[in-house]
Amino acid sequence: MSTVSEELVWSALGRVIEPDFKKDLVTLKMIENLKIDGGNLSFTIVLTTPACPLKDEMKNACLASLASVPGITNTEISFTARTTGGSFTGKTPIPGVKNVIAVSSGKGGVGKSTTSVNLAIALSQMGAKVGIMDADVYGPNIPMMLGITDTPRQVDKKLFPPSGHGITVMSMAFMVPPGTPLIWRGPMLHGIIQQFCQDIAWGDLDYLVVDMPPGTGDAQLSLAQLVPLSGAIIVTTPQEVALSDSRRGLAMFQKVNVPILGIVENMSSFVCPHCHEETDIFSKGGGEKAAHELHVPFLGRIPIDLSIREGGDSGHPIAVAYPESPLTQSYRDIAGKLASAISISNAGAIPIQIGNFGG
Ligand SMILES: Nc1ncnc2c1ncn2[C@@H]1O[C@H](COP(=O)(O)OP(=O)(O)OP(=O)(O)O)[C@@H](O)[C@H]1O
Repeated sequence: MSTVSEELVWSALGRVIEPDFKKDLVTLKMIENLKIDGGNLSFTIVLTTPACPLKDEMKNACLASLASVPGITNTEISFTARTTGGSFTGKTPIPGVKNVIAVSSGKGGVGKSTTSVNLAIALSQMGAKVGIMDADVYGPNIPMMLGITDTPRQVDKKLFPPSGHGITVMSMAFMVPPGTPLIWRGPMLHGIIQQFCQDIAWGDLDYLVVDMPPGTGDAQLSLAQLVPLSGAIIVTTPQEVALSDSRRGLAMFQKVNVPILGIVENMSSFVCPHCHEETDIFSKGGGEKAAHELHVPFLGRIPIDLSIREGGDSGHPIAVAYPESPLTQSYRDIAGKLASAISISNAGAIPIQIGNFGG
């Protein structure tokens, strides 16, 4: 016979507030499989993303609230996730793909591909199923960064993309022989991106990261219109020009009604491996300043580090090569914030703010 009151357990859990959605776990229907056996209590918390960074916080809040219920001697809390999907208003969704995230930058060489790859790996390390669509027509280097030497296999009319380090990848690089200059005319690019969206057997993915071509011109705009995006992040370096680049990036996504999930500042500072002195080569704080001025979330900063560059060149990104390093932890922190921003955006609970500014 139960000695613990189920009613009191539910009411204790009903006082635990989910930090992102600002509602309690019971109202949000996040508690399942609640079992009471004598003094033993067990239940599952259903998350909106396997990459939720708030697991420990929620678990501790539940335990603290349940402390008021008499008779509980042991509490077992497990987690599961049912990733919510984007709404893709007015666009055909990509079969099997729940969320499509554009990674974009106002200009080239700021580390957009490096960020895409390491965030994809971080999301996958946190339990999500992830793919990358390498839509960077000017420099499609995601297969190289992930050490992928295979090419897609065709079965009937579908192309099955290869994967590297657990990430499924379809790339512009597979469409032309290596070394061929990529000259894409509008209709050709349009056709290939449509194929990337509809004829590729992506499988079931929680997140498909799209590495966009750098810049905010017509090609980028039509890509942003063509791919059914649930949100976009902007990668920038921290110097003053970053602000105007980010502003253009935001204006572009605003035009096509894609929510901005946040800004990542890459190449923030350099810590000398010999004397450990920190130098702000490209200044510091530009990304955060841009996020603040444009009223979008600041997702985090990644310093300049030799192991990040080496990881990209060798096909073993830092998140794979050094999973326990503080740099990988920084990518995981950003990935967690990104996953939360997507869940919030999907729920429409707190609309992601897009500032009102010119292009
Ligand atoms: N935080 C970092 N620390 C050290 N090197 C970095 C960092 N981020 C990127 N790099 C290096 O900078 C170079 C450019 O990075 P990457 O190719 O990711 O930029 P991109 O913005 O995608 O460029 P493109 O405009 O060609 O698409 C690469 O050699 C990469 O290894």
